[in-house]
Amino acid sequence: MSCAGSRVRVLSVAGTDPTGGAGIHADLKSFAAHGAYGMAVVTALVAQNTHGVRAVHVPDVAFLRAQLDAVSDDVTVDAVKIGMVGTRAVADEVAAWLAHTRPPVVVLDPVMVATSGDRLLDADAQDAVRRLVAQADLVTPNLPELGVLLGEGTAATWADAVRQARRLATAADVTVLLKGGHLPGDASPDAVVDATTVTELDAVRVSTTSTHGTGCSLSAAVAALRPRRPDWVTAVREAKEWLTGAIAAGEALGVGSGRGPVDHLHHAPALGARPFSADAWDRVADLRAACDDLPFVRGLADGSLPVEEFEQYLHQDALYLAQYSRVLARASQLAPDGVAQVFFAQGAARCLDVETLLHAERLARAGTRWSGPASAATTAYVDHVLAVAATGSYAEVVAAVLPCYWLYADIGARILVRAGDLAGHPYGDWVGTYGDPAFAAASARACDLADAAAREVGAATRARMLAAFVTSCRHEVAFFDQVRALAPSR
Ligand SMILES: Nc1ncnc2c1ncn2[C@@H]1O[C@H](COP(=O)(O)OP(=O)(O)O)[C@@H](O)[C@H]1O
Ligand SMILES: Cc1ncc(COP(=O)(O)OP(=O)(O)O)c(N)n1
Repeated sequence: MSCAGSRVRVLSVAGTDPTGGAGIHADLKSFAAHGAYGMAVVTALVAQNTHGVRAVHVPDVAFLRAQLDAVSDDVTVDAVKIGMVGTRAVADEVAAWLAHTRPPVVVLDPVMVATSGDRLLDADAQDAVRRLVAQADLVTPNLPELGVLLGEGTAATWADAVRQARRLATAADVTVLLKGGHLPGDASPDAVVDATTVTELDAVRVSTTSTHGTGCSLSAAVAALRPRRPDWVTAVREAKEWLTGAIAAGEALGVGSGRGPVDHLHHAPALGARPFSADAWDRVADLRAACDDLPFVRGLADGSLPVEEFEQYLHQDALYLAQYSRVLARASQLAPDGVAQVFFAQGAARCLDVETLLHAERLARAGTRWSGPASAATTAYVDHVLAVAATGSYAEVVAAVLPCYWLYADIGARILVRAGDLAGHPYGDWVGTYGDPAFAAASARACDLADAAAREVGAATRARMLAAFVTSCRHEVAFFDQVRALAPSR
């Protein structure tokens, strides 16, 4: 099989799902996820969502044929995937078009009943679908559909289902992709079955409600891959591995309150996804607002903060930075490239010299009063970042250290504006350091590195990055707010 264009051109002939989880919508996403050029001819308009089917409208078959011919009169179709046909008339019209224009790869998903239990095929159309099976190269029934195609009951065991698949493959001279999604148990096995061979593909059953449109998505992925793969087993294996990841990532999409769709683009999180930093910043909007209202922050800005409170804060901050520096060093150690490695190594050194100098100078002026241990708030923050450094991936460590750049740069810039002229300001040195454009640039660079790290990881790690970031932000606010409690001598 060959492909003359830069991408295989794959056609979906199927029904619609306005919520995008099944039918042509799922098919087009599956095609794109496998680098194919997708096309679609609509067989039926289906008013459905993640809870079920509300109504089905099947347009006149003459119009169906007009759509099919409009495609095949103009475009070379490298593969076609046929899904919901709905009625006998539609099935027969698709069969007539196939007899006239036979693409080199024909995959038939014999859609009959949605997992919600709603019928998607008229009862009198089953014979017409059986005739379509004979025209397909690959047919992809689930367990109940396989039984109907053979005129038998649904197989009770996987072994029975494999035997049924073999009977269908032999009788219709077709390869069968038998899908085990409806089986009970911890596995969701599939098998590629022809008249002589059975190749079983094991897959762990993902515990999720996001299985709407799995059959559509799988058959479309196989159709997109087959023109570029040597045999069905190779194409199915690859598609199945992709689908299992898509099912696992589905719930994170947050689409619908019933059985949600899979994430077809889970393997390409950068595609159209918001940068991590944008999500993270939105997530802590309340904490950022809370920071501005803290008496410590307001006192810093207008200079009214008692000096003892500021010195107590500096003392705790120096204790914190000594440990935070180690976490930056860990980010440097885990960094994927030299640029990130240098950035975090320099950040670690900067904590120990420039900022510690700023603190030491101040505290030296205040004598030895501030030599106590780390407070509860400081210890909690340090414990959090050290724990992420000890157990987390590079991406998680970068997310955990980011607030110490970003929140400081953000607050620093606003305090600078509120403070106005720093000459004579009691905390001008501190405000100047964190409101400095150079610090803002370092903070922006740390954001870029977090975004780059997030692009390389899956949904689960991205969720852990977000959790690490939010927790660090909470500790930042608690850190600022501890000062009043720490200065009882006032
Ligand atoms: N919870 C699950 N975890 C992993 N794979 C699943 C799960 N549910 C279904 N699958 C897989 O999704 C595909 C479609 O399965 P199935 O539900 O049997 O078909 P249909 O969607 O046509 O009813 C198969 O590859 C099946 O193994
Ligand atoms: C328009 C349309 N076609 C097919 C289905 C059935 O999809 P499937 O992949 O079998 O998964 P479920 O939706 O049944 O979980 C559909 N719902 N709509």
